[in-house]
Amino acid sequence: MKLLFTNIKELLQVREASVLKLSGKEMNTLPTIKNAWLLVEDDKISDYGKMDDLANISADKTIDLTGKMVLPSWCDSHTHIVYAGNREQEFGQRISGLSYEEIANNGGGILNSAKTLQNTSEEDLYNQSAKRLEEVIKLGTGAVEIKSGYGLTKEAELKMLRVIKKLQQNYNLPIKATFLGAHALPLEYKDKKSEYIDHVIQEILPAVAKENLADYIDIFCEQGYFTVEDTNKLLQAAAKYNLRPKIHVNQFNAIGGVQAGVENKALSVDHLEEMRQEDILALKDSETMPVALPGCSLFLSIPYTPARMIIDADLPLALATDFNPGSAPSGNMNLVVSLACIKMKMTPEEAINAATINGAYAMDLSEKVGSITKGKLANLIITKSIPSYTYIPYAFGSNPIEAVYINGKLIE
Ligand SMILES: N=CN[C@@H](CCC(=O)O)C(=O)O
Ligand SMILES: [Zn+2]
Repeated sequence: MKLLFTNIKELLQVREASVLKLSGKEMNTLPTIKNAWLLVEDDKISDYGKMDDLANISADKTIDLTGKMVLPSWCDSHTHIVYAGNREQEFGQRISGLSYEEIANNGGGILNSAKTLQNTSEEDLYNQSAKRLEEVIKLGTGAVEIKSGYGLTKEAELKMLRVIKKLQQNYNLPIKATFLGAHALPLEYKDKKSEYIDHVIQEILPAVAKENLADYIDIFCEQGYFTVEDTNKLLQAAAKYNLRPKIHVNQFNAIGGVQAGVENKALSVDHLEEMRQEDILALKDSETMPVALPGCSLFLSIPYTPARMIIDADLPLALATDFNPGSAPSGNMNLVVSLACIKMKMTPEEAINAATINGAYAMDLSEKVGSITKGKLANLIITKSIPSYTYIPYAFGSNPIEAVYINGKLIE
């Protein structure tokens, strides 16, 4: 099947030679072709160019995109899409003045979601999660990472990871799975944290590996959750199963999680709302992608990740949604790109690069998605008629998307 898009107002993120990631000043360049065509063959991008140079191509279908733009789908490298129920009650409590920490200490937070999930059947959990996945695909997400971490028992963690596996089987976008058994300390382990870490390492991790349910390992390295020592212990154990770290660090406090991530060869360190100079130094010359989650900052009214400090230090930066019931109940990458510009002072070029190719890197998918490159998956966003690509972050809250293609197929 050959699908030809013609008269594209601007084809964005065109990279003849694919890059793995972009850092520092490189992030401020977004290569584009104005008045372009794009050829998709089956599930892949096969060619593109300027309309003036369009030779006679015999396509099965030609679609005129006058006034509209095309870009690679968003790559959302940090989500918790698989969860049960919601936490609107806590939302109300926060509006009336309680903090995230106070709510968690009163039995809310992650433990609240874990209780709900433990009492939800695998089928029901799948149906709730599939609905959210379909929603974000329509919002332009074409590759996504999903974490466990609302199970916190062997049975419930495996249930979550099996649901992710079923999503991988039933939806044909790239989905990466992350095991986050060390997300919070279950009540049964109160005052017995090291026993819980040992349980995760000795009981749950081998079962996850045996069923081949995860690509990555995660831990919430934060005051009141898990220490740097716990983090090192878990990441070293997971390395024996070839699970590379993608970890939650520096959300509320900088306690050395970035350094632990880099030392354990993390693919990404995520959140980073609190950054010190030594965290920046630790990331220099590493293979670890810093990931910002501005939807969480918006929702919890906490600081935004200091993007300028990170990019101006010549580091890369990726953007993701953190879609979860407690701190970021939205999987809308368009909003994330807007927030990055409005609140983190990223340029539209930096934000689009961070939400495409750098997001792909944070899932080990740079060779498959994240740019308009021959041979990559035809996971594409077709915009509505818009005046410029800056309009995407500028018109925050508006949906800039007219159509979405996954593997060269229109999502209806
Ligand atoms: N910070 C840790 N985990 C999630 C929030 C979990 C929750 O509140 O349910 C996050 O990334 O923000
Ligand atoms: Zn998260």
